[in-house]
Amino acid sequence: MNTGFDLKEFHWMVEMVQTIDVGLVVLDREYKIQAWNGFMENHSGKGASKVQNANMFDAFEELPADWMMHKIQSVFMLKNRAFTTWEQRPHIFKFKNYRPITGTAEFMYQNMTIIPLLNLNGEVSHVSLIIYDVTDSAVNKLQLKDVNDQLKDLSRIDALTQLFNRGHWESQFSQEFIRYKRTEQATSLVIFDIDHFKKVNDTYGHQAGDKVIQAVSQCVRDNLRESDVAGRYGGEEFTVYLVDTQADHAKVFAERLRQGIEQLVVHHDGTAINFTVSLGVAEVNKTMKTHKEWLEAADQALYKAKETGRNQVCMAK
Ligand SMILES: Nc1nc2c(ncn2[C@@H]2O[C@H](COP(=O)(O)OP(=O)(O)OP(=O)(O)O)[C@@H](O)[C@H]2O)c(=O)[nH]1
Repeated sequence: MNTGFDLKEFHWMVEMVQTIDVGLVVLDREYKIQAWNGFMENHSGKGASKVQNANMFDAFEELPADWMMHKIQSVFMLKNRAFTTWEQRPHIFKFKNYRPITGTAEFMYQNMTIIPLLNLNGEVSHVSLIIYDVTDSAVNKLQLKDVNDQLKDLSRIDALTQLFNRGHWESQFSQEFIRYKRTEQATSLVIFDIDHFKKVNDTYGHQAGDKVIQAVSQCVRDNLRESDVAGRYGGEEFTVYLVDTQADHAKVFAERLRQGIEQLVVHHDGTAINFTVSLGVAEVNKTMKTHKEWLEAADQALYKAKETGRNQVCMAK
């Protein structure tokens, strides 16, 4: 007889299940709790005797009941395990997070495995839920994503003006051109440049020049619609494309910008500085083969605006 040995082994098993650092729950077909280990007791604040035989969804109303029932039912039916990750549902049981390192997370992030438990007839009479605390790795992953998003923004945005930098703006612009080729929806490009900007730098200094560039950028932002995309194309050269906008409407936008900038005053070292811009406008058309040709058309219009007096808007031919 080795019953004593078996009993001892059984005792150890129960002890391990009770103290292991994952949550263990056994449910019957009616979602009634049949087993509830120490992890679940400690984190939920509800002892096994309190929840024994209670319907789990009644005892824990925060659970995503429909979603979980669907998962559990498929385990009963298919006799296969199911696995869910915190990326699908961050928190299954809403347990408070007490980990010192990831103290920023309010609730414990959890993965869950659902295991079919067979009775002696080979039928699934119960399922076991195993709840893993994955708060540390989830928080690390979320923080990494946050930093990556910030880096992505930094690589797209010009530091002085907070407009898109040339590289990012041009890649967006080339996509817009491709979209035009498919949809043939009118889109216009405005390209503009601060007049005699060298003189601003030479007279008032580089810092004053920077302030002028920032004031111009703010004026651009103030005049943009949601769908317009603006960039700093060069030192004191800016580009904006206006989606779903014909040339005559783009001209109105450009004229409004011209007047707005003409009225700006930048104060530097007790001096009031005024400035103007020249603008070129080109609507995309079917003869253009690449986005560069579109840029070229707007640039030629800008050149004309500069050549024929500055502080004006010229339209591409
Ligand atoms: N302060 C400042 N100046 C810049 C920056 N980027 C370019 N510049 C200056 O912008 C000036 C551009 O001068 P030009 O291209 O000769 O043109 P302009 O004086 O504006 O004359 P027009 O365009 O013909 O009206 C140069 O003096 C550059 O040094 C910048 O980020 N900050």
